[in-house]
Amino acid sequence: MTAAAVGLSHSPLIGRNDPAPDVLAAVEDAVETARSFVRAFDPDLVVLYAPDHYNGFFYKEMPPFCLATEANAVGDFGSAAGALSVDTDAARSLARGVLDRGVDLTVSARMTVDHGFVQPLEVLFGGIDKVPVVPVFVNGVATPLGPVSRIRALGTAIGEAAAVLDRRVLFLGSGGLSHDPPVPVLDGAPPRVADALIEGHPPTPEQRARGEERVIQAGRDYAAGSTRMVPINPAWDNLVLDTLESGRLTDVDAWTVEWMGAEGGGSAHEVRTWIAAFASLAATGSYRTTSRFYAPIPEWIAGFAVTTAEQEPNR
Ligand SMILES: O=C(O)CCC(=O)/C=C/C=C(\O)C(=O)O
Ligand SMILES: [Fe+2]
Repeated sequence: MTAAAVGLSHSPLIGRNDPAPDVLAAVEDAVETARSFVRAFDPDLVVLYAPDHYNGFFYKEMPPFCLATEANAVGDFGSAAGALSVDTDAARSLARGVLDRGVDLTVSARMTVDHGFVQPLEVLFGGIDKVPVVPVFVNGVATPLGPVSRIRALGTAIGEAAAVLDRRVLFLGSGGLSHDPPVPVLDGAPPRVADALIEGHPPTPEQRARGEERVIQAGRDYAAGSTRMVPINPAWDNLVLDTLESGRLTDVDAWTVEWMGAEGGGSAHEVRTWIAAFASLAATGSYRTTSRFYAPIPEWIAGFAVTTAEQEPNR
């Protein structure tokens, strides 16, 4: 089995509230580097770790993580809607392998996913049906959140289970780094919002458009400096990237939910997807980072990063 990893931030504001052309060009360069890396690696299976933003998972049942044997995208923020090309046999095999290794995995036979899953597939592969994928939801938004050590355990178990497949597997993490976008919070929510977060009523097109406009306006306000959102934290973001690059993944076991939220904002927990992806790669042997890009981009409300990593040649 051959393995590689990519971490890629996502933002619903890409293309809607873009930064200055030089920043945009630097991001495009970094993304092109990641695309070339993926093309050269030529994966025949992508294990995609991504969060949800109350489009697929709700408080009626909110697992810490969940693997899909089938998945459909809702098409939020202009992202593609429809079926992802899930490799159901590989998904079932990984699910069995994870459960055999003592990690209590939830499995969905029809997962609903949003831009968190779709953006990286569109950016790196040009669509949601271009490559066999195993989608793995990692809760990075809905508190309470469990210990980060369990996300590392999940990533490790999936990596070990994938290692017995005769495949070229790309572990892909979607989200982060520090950012505090306006995602609804259950605690203190008015009854109508709380009910939507618990039950998951699909929004009408008008409701969805209003929610998306609220996020776009928040991006404009954030870039203009008029907001109470937690600032992007380049020092913390680089600590996260340094930790992943160094391979000292056990360090993350000491990262508390409170510390991550205080340093990186309410959606900083999306870095759990990166931790899972790198733990999976680490489970197949030692690795090295081949590219790393970082920029704080207030227009996208994102500490925005792209990283690629491959197995060491002499493992
Ligand atoms: O209706 C809403 O409020 C939707 C909010 C939402 O989906 C925001 C998403 C933000 C990100 O995905 C991000 O910055 O990571
Ligand atoms: Fe997100």
